[in-house]
Amino acid sequence: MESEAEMVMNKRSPPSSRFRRVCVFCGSSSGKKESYRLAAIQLGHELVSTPFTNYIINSIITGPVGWFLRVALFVNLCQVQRNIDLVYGGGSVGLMGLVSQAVHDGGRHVLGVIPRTLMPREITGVTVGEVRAVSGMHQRKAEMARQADAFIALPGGYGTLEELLEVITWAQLGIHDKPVGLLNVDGYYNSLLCFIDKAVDEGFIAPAARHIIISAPTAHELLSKLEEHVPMQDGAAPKLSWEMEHLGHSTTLDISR
Ligand SMILES: C/C(=C\CNc1ncnc2c1ncn2[C@@H]1O[C@H](COP(=O)(O)O)[C@@H](O)[C@H]1O)CO
Repeated sequence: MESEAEMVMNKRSPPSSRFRRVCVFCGSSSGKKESYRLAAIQLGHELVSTPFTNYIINSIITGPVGWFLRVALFVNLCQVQRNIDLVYGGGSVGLMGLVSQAVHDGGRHVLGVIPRTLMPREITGVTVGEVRAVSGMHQRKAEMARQADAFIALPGGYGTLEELLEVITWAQLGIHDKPVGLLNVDGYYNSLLCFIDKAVDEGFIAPAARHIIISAPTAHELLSKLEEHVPMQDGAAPKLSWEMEHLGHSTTLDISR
């Protein structure tokens, strides 16, 4: 993690958000809809720039700007930047490439955490920013989680679902209390959310644990919700250190910061 002094040397301002670094899980493919690609880019912009800059971008994309653009530009001058850094799975494939490029272009630090076996460029593409090589998939997830103050999942496939469900499970167990956001672009995750509601109804997920997932349809709304989120204080989940015996060697998973 960069110190305040290193940030100044690298000409990066300290964050004005409560989050210094956010972990993004997303597809190694781009999906079929343009809206998924746009959402990845908008999330990148939202992490680095002011909410009002993104209102402007949204206005240009979705319709007339007029007086609103001028007011927004004025208010923009009075706003502070979010200045959030990114940690993600590394590489330039699919939505992973779009979100990392947007954050990198916006001048924030990008940390890609890649298992050595995935490092050949033909597998992951070229990673922008800093690359951290780790020995396997479990170490990658633990390192991404340790480096982040919050998690966001964009649309994706098995890998994204696995990463998302793991940090939700870790939150349920009290391994961390970092907010978990779901960017539900075009209702992509509606059926997953319905399934989770069913699991609550059927008694497999506690109603309180349902609230671990914070979802919103746009990056702007999601970041605002995550910023306001207050972690559960019910004392039900103790702080745990996790022994992962199945890694081949015993590794303590401590993702608290
Ligand atoms: C096998 C494919 C691409 C491999 N390239 C990847 N490079 C880096 N990280 C990856 C890759 N594939 C999966 N990941 C991790 O899982 C998440 C995305 O998986 P999904 O199944 O595409 O949702 C991502 O967050 C990475 O951490 C061709 O698919």
